[in-house]
Amino acid sequence: MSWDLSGARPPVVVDTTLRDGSHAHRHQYTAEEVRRVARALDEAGVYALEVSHGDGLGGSSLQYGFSRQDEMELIRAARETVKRAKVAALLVPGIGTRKELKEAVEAGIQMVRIATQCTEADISEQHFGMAKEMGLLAVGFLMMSHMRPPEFLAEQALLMEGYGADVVYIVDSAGAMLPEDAYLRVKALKEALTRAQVGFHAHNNLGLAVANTLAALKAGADWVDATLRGYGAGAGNAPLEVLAAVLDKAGLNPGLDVFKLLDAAEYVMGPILHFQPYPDRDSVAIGYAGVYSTFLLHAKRIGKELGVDPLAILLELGRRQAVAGQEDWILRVALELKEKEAGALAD
Ligand SMILES: C[C@H](O)CC(=O)C(=O)O
Ligand SMILES: [Mn+2]
Repeated sequence: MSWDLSGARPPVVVDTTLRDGSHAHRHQYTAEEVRRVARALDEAGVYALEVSHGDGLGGSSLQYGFSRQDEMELIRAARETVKRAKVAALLVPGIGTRKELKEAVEAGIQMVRIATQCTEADISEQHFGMAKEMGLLAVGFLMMSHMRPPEFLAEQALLMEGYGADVVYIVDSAGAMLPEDAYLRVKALKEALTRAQVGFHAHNNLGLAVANTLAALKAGADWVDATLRGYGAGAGNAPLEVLAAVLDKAGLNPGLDVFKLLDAAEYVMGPILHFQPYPDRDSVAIGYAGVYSTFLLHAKRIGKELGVDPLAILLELGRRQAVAGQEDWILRVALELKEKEAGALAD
């Protein structure tokens, strides 16, 4: 793969600071924070911003973490604030249901992103049907896409296209891809899909989120995701303000105001952040072992409570090929590692 971007086009940019960033924020966003971020993103020219619990509509729970404020109030706050940008929500079948989707439409969403494991697109048929019935722009998210080869993902994307998806994303949930991996996966979807466009969602666990996004664009990606300050699960996502500057330099700026985004990252997002995600020891382990980025804070917390190294927990989850929705494994693995260590000490 060469880095020649001459075939790439300016992408549609979706900001997910208020959804993927909700993982980093431990789902504690307030409507006031949503208004501040939404205003800044809208003024800087993003096409859409995604607002919901990090695990999507209906995610507020013991398993995934309780939201501080009802996500419908957050969606409403975003919709009331924006003048141009569309408001989106994420829905994971099995977590979110028709009820939450209907409420989210009433609260103001115009687009829904339906996320399944990259092996399970077939569970999304009804959800795409509902989304189209409700007049939404419908986007498919193939999570943990590093786990399967390009041709397999293309088959899954074709299913989503058949169900009505307007766009299908390759989602590097584990931030485990190298640029070549992102390139080949996006290219396979571009070649296979006849109607739907193709998107790419990066995580920065190996420090490659912007590079992988560029590789996706080179392969023809039409849509890309980013967040202010990269605020998101694991080491975060592609930082929007950095991506905007890079796209601008590459002649691929879809109309983002780079300096407004730099100000938004510094002065709006800076004071809101609980911490600045970066590829720290545990996040790199996530990318290296191919683990779902959202497990990071759960593993850190459980590791601290039980006195088990989070890195060991994450590596073991990678060995077991755990995927989204298996958050209960984190505790189980930590307890097993603790037991094993106690056994080894007793011997
Ligand atoms: C529900 C997930 O957090 C979706 C996502 O952003 C990813 O898999 O990455
Ligand atoms: Mn993500």
